[in-house]
Amino acid sequence: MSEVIEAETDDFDTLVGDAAIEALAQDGYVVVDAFFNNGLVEALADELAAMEASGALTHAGVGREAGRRQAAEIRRAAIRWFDGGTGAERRFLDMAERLRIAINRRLFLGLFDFECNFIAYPSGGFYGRHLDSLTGARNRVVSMIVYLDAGWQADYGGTLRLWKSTEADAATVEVVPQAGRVVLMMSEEIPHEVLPSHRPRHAIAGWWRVNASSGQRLDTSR
Ligand SMILES: O=C(O)CCC(=O)C(=O)O
Ligand SMILES: [Fe+2]
Repeated sequence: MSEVIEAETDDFDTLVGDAAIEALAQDGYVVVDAFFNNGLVEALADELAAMEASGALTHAGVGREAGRRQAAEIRRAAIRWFDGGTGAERRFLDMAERLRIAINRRLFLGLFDFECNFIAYPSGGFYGRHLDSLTGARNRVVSMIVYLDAGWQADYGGTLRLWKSTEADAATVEVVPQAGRVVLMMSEEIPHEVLPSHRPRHAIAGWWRVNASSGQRLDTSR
């Protein structure tokens, strides 16, 4: 993987933030290291570890509402939605809000809100190829994944593989899920999968959405 952008600050008004958003617009995805400072990444990792220990995670389903199922053949992971109940979560949500404004300012996407969850994959966990934007609603527009495992090695598995487009012959990119690494991608354009992980693997995945509510249909979160 060659095109990792290095950042040293969590200030999105820097050139790094601009370069990342530019690359997102150009390529449909971008990988950025150290977008968030280490202290925040560690605090979020500790919170997720505590949730796992106390049984606060639930089995992840796939899809939403009527179509929702716990498809063990597609995804093996447990999640918890953010509720903004801790300082670290609020700080992360605050950063996501600043990023939303920065993306809208440059790309005019009309991103409206943000939802995100902690994800814990067990050893043997995976997530098959998918697009994040859910069928039937143009709601998720930009996806963000943040990795939480310090010292992750490529041979632990759990690689994120993404396809550069939805074309059948699209090239792939493989991302090692190292702590602090951030992937931004266009939710409707970049199929991706998590290859089987040989160790417990931890991440946050979030989505900026447009408000797809219209007429009688209320667009509720998840
Ligand atoms: O854990 C990852 O690397 C990807 C997670 C993902 O694709 C998702 O939650 O939609
Ligand atoms: Fe995804």
